[in-house]
Amino acid sequence: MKIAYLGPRGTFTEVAARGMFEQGELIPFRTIPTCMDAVEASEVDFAVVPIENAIEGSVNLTLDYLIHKQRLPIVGGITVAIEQHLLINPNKGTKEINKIVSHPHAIAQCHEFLQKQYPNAEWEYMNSTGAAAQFVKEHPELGIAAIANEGAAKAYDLHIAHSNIHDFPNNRTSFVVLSKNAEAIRFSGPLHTEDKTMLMVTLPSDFSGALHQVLSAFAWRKLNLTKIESRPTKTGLGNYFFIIDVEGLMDDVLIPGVVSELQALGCGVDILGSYPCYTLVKNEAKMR
Ligand SMILES: O=C(O)C(=O)C[C@]1(C(=O)O)C=C[C@@H](O)C=C1
Repeated sequence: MKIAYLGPRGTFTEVAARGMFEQGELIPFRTIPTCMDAVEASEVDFAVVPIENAIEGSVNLTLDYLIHKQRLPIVGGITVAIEQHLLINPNKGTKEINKIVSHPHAIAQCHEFLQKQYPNAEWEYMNSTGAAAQFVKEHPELGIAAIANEGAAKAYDLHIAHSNIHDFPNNRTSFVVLSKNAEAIRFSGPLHTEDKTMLMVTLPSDFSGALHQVLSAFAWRKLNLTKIESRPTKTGLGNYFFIIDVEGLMDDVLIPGVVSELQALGCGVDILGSYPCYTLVKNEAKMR
């Protein structure tokens, strides 16, 4: 079994992939789209990619590529605690730092810290936190620091100059597992927290109160929505569809009922996945 993940070594996506797949060969890819393309090309059986962060919101690249380019079923989800650290080459001091490199989400999660501690440092975005740590390792001559995790510090022999620099506690990111085969997979390692179905709903045009009716279809069935978000259809200004996460699986009688009702209203409905969700967050079970 082969599993693609957003690499290189030391990314949070690697942590998520290892948490789910105790066996199998994990293969790092440079970008989120190339992870998905590898599944489509049958180079790998699964891909693990980030989808949502508690501080920054959706990972739009994942959602958009999934919707517009590579419609692979989501077969599992995992939430991971995100602790960001500032990593430097051991031969450097913090006073020499004039540039911070990392994934855009990681930099955004640490804005306040960067503003206070390194107000004059330049930022450079990289494909992942792991790629940023690797870049710092490969350039000991530069005054640069990477925002990345403890695993990256170990993988690239970097020194943790500041730990836990994310601006809000309970920082966490959800990742999804994609496969060509839509059958949900059950994992035995991480803690199972919930089952979820992700729908993409396109409203009929010129239908006043359409969104209200869509939400009613869930509400009268007492189905709990855990997220609703609009994304551009990319067909013109003001054209959006809705991504809706609902608790429960498609094999429950209620969700197929909603789908039929929405279709009867003239909505387009696509099921992006119906799958179990897990957590690698410490004490998550107690917090729920
Ligand atoms: O760069 C990584 O380490 C990733 O796995 C990507 C990613 C993201 O896309 O949000 C995942 C978790 C963190 O929120 C920061 C970056």
